[in-house]
Amino acid sequence: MTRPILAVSGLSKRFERKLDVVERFARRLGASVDDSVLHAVSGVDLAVAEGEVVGLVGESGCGKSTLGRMVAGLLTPSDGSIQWRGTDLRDLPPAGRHEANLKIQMVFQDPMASLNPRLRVADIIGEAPVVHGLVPRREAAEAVAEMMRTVGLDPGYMRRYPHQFSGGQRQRIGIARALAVKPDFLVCDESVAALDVSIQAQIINLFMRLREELRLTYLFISHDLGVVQHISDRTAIMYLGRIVELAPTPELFAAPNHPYARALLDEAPRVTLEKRRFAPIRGEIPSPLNPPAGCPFHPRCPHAMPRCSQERPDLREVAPARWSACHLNDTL
Ligand SMILES: Nc1ncnc2c1ncn2[C@@H]1O[C@H](COP(=O)(O)OP(=O)(O)OP(=O)(O)O)[C@@H](O)[C@H]1O
Repeated sequence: MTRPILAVSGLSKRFERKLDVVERFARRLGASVDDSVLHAVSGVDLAVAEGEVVGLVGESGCGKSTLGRMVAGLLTPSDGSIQWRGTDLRDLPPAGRHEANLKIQMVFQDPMASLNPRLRVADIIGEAPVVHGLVPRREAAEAVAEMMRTVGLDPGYMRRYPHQFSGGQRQRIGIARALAVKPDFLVCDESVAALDVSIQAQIINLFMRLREELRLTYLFISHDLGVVQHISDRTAIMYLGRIVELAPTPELFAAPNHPYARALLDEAPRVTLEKRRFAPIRGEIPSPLNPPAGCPFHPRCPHAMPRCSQERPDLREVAPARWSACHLNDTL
């Protein structure tokens, strides 16, 4: 890969969990209460090339959104670094960090929840570029009109409010808002999940057109394996806060290496092709408050060996461009 546009290294996020009254009392009496630190993301390494689409999949709660929010500058990492175009964000002065953060924008799942219902579309799209000095206020209306055209909305509707649009149009407004500050990188967090299948296809096509026209790079978070398979150059599979497999999408879907990836993809054909969401895999996902020692997947893994419960496998290159975190690769 040429120098990546974005590279995260050892990225981790821990949330302090406040114990409730009963738990505090129980702990005072000597009862064991789950640790109060939640390990949402642990030691993630990921480099994304300019113009690439990396899909990020995994069961609910595995840390996808938390990783995406750290990348987009909405959450501060507990550990690890984020490099933007080769520079560690921590080494930049505040103005430089701010500029880099503007280059990475997020598109959320639920446009109704993420758009302020009291603002007109012109203000929703036009506010940030004016506030950040990218567009003079007197040119804001023309900039908004151009953004609306870019995402397939009629600029004649810029005085309307979000509730006056359909779900798909609202998502286009959300995309226009993200694009208004001229980003290079979009983190899409379940950005088509709330839409009907036919509208999903339109929005996915829009993302792909924008990728070409604006030379955008994407981290595309989704539950939907079909969507990820369709649009991603590479796919990363996350489990309990860690990336367990990362590979070119066609190769990963044809022959997953990690037992968790295999379990996810084996289940996929059983659900409807329209919504290829995950069916449950044998066993419970362990709590991120108390992640298992060794490989995080070993309690559910059909191939677990004694070593798997003791030693955490690193994510390593098991074939050209194919990365997997599984001790089984040492036994082949
Ligand atoms: N602000 C927060 N405070 C405490 N815990 C949090 C916070 N945000 C997320 N978590 C916890 O971190 C873990 C990872 O959550 P995250 O939302 O990143 O997962 P996800 O894979 O995106 O799940 P989903 O697909 O359901 O959105 C979960 O256990 C979640 O409850």
